[in-house]
Amino acid sequence: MEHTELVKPESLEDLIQTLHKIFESDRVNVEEVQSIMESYESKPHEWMKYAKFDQYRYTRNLVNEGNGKFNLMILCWGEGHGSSIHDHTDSHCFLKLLQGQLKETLFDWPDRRLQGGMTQKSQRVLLENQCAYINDSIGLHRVENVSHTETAVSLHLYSPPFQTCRTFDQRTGHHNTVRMTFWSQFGERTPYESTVSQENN
Ligand SMILES: N[C@@H](CS(=O)O)C(=O)O
Ligand SMILES: [Fe+2]
Repeated sequence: MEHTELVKPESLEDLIQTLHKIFESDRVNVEEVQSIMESYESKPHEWMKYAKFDQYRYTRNLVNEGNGKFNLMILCWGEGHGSSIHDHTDSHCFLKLLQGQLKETLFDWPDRRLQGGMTQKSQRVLLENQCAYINDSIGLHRVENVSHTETAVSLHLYSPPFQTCRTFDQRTGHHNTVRMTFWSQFGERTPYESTVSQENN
């Protein structure tokens, strides 16, 4: 497998360039992407223009479309904001903390035959600059900013890009397919009509 030389990105721009190079190859090396994302040291002035918050839910802000190979986005979590339990539509999901902390709770896929609630598998707190990874074979997760006083900002890479995911009811294990939308794209607020059905948060 081809390997891009691993050098610490000096800026978010630099990280984006390196990611473009890595994803030119048809096979994704998960460890390589994870470690390059982790080695970027978050500097707020580099990502500030993408960090747009909503009072009620976490927001998804598109940063880069990765030549069609990946979507890179910044998620902004107000105090107490969290996601539903959800899958990642057969994509790779990398999640790096740019600011604050997030709690990630992992779940197994519900067993259709058992018609019961979903029990959590594990839980961890992600700290600033850490990069986590999940895909559908690892399981499902819920992500929350449990702080009542601090916001959180995270950088997500999804490959291949996807527009819908499945959300799960913890009590019954039943799922719904929901569209995922962007609160802003390339630093500009998305026009109102295209954001009405944001339902994962
Ligand atoms: N996968 C979620 C965010 S997460 O942190 O679980 C999303 O893209 O909206
Ligand atoms: Fe997720």
